[in-house]
Amino acid sequence: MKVKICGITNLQDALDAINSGANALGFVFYKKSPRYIEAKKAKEIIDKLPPFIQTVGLFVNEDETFINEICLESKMQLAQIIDDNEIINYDLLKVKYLKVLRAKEQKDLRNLNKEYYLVDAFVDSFGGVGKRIALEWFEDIDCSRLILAGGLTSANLKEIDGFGFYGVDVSSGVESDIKGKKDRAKMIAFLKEANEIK
Ligand SMILES: O=C(O)c1ccccc1NCC(=O)[C@H](O)[C@H](O)COP(=O)(O)O
Repeated sequence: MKVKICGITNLQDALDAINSGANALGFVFYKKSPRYIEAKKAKEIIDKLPPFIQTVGLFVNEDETFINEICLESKMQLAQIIDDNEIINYDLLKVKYLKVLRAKEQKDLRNLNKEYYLVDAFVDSFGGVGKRIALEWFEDIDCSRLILAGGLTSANLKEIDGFGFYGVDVSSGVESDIKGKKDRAKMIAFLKEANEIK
């Protein structure tokens, strides 16, 4: 199962995440987030990363021009997109993308099609607050193209075993007491659990 650690704000956390076994690193380009990072700083981190790690920029209700500019400037490989108002013309994006479905209730999962999606719990602040989605909602769903997010920790990750999720995304569950600063031991514990899951 693939693991993305979201909310990277500094090089040390990025390297610790990679050394723990993470496949992807998330950078939050949403100014109101405590994990917000400027494109220039994200680029400085990305320039120092080893190969074979995917970099993911998170965008909240931005347009194609903004997403293209920030991804180009920061060298982001994938745009993770919250587009509540459905304003984006995806044909105009110059970067590969992953749509976020913020699920409020089980019926929201009916909107999934054959694309890959990151499915996160609906919260007013858009993400990174540790709110979980009820796992029963996924019982009759093909999860092989879904990346599950929301409230995952090394202590509860076992619960998703058997669902067949493509991957998971975690932010606050591997953070220190300071928002935006990751905890190395929590990342190691999370990846150890993730490696056991099917
Ligand atoms: O992390 C943030 O601060 C954030 C802010 C605004 C929109 C999304 C945000 N995070 C998105 C993510 O992909 C998180 O990893 C996801 O919501 C899971 O977070 P957590 O429940 O803390 O593991």
